[in-house]
Amino acid sequence: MRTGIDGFTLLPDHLDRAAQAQLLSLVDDITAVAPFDRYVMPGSGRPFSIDMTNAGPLGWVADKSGYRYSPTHLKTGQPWPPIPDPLLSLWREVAGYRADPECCLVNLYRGPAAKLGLHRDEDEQDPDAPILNVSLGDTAIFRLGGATRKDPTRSFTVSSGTVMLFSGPARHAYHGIDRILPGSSTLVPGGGRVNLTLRRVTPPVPSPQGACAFTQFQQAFGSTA
Ligand SMILES: O=C(O)CCC(=O)C(=O)O
Ligand SMILES: [Fe+2]
Repeated sequence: MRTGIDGFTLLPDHLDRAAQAQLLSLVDDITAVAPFDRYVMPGSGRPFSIDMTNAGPLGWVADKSGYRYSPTHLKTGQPWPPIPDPLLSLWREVAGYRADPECCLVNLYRGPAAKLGLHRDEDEQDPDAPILNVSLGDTAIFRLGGATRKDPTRSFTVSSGTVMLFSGPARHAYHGIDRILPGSSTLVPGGGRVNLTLRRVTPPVPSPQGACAFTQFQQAFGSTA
């Protein structure tokens, strides 16, 4: 699909119904350990209109003091559960990046007021890693813009099983969810949309090849610097 921004890949129906149901049941496993939370926005303290939780070594959190990554759930204080294997496999298949994601943010959109305002994902220290986005359940109206808030945006629907990859310039583009279309899918019991967003947070350590080259350099030149 043409969106006016490079690095964006839209894969509608990438996951069949069985794969969608499997991911949803893995989300249940995640929320059994790390229950959904309703974060508030830094500064204003206004609550988001969606519920969030995480899997992985680092989870994205928000409270009055700011947006950040945390190794533990804000309410339980416990580490997040690991990112399920099928999601790591999907990342390895689609993302084409040299390191695995460290965060799987789980967003639950339920009801007519659920939305996510136009924003950029900018709390990650690794600006090069792509972002992988999975849609489950009700169809959403996704809005994608450009590098600045003033750039033109366009909206399109993302239905259950859609996978999106944001790399290159699209990785840093403004985006958001205008609304969901309640009742458009039967996947999520009680209705709603579950979004999984896979992100690398920290820059990966040098590849074994790079480390090896450095070791060879040290051996050749006797440097310990
Ligand atoms: O729900 C979506 O598809 C987008 C989620 C998102 O942009 C985010 O969590 O940063
Ligand atoms: Fe985002």
